[in-house]
Amino acid sequence: MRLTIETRTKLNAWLRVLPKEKGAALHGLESLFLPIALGDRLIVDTSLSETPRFLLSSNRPDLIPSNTVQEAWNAFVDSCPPARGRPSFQITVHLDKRIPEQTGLGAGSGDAGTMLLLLNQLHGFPLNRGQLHAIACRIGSDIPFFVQSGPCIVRGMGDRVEPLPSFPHLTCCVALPEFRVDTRHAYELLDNAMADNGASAVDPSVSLDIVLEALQKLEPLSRSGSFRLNSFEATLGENTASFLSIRSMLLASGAILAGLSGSGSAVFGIYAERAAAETAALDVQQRVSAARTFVAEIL
Ligand SMILES: C[C@](O)(CO)[C@H](O)COP(=O)(O)OP(=O)(O)OC[C@H]1O[C@@H](n2ccc(N)nc2=O)[C@H](O)[C@@H]1O
Ligand SMILES: Nc1ncnc2c1ncn2[C@@H]1O[C@H](COP(=O)(O)OP(=O)(O)OP(=O)(O)O)[C@@H](O)[C@H]1O
Repeated sequence: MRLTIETRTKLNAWLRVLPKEKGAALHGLESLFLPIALGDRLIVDTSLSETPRFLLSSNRPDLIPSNTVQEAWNAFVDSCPPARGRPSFQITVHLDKRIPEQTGLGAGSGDAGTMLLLLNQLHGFPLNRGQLHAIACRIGSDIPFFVQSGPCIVRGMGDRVEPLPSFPHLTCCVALPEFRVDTRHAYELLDNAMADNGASAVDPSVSLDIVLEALQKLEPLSRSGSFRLNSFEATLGENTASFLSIRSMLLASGAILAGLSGSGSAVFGIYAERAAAETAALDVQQRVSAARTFVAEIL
């Protein structure tokens, strides 16, 4: 049996990074995560087999070592070893990468979340929601969100995921500037900024409640762009000008919100109408030839 599945990515429509607690490996965060219909593709062939087998290939063989899709399989068989009465499969997965990494869209995390959900479905749902959540937390901090559906507020180290009621229908324009961002380095820059200027120096300048209300009422937050939705926007350094210029184009096209996703480099605009998102994508593409743009529905 062959299945072709589109994975999802996410936007951090609002993101506050907290100072790292003493001895902690990761930073705590508070964020509004929105799933978007933009991602990679998993082409999955399954056949019944005496013993479980998993084989991964990709159009990006450089990403095969430590791949999140392989980690999803490893974690699944670890938590759910073969059992009498449950079918076992040989599963061959081709990961067709379409979304570049180091863009803050969490494509690698989305691939893993989709793989986990599919493995559970193929095996007759042996894991309940709580068990899937626990496995997702072990693989990576954005992955618990990807085993949920719809918008969520995510707290802690990605492990506290609170689903929200859906917003009215929304479409986004995602622009990928020429630069890419190494997530570890971006967190280090935030540490330095917090140490120099205080923990709140990099906080978003608007509250999460205001962002939620703007999306609910479809009312643009501001046309001027004098706001910060994401802590990482404060430490973009030499890439700040490129970010601000793309964001101002997205706002000028009528975005309800526009900002940086994750640690960057993706810049998003969120629109009530798909036509406005498409106009924004064209505008960015014409004016910033090095940028790539995508238009996608928010799920
Ligand atoms: C920026 C976000 O996309 C917001 O959703 C995520 O926090 C990124 O999380 P992620 O994809 O799990 O990040 P990874 O690429 O696995 O992490 C790279 C490095 O970033 C740092 N890191 C990551 C997540 C976190 N909550 N605190 C951190 O300090 C750690 O040094 C980690 O080794
Ligand atoms: N399936 C995968 N797809 C992409 N990258 C993967 C995958 N598995 C592991 N990786 C590793 O994870 C890193 C982060 O990839 P991802 O696509 O999630 O980027 P990102 O959106 O910038 O993530 P983040 O949200 O961490 O900033 C890559 O640099 C790569 O080394």
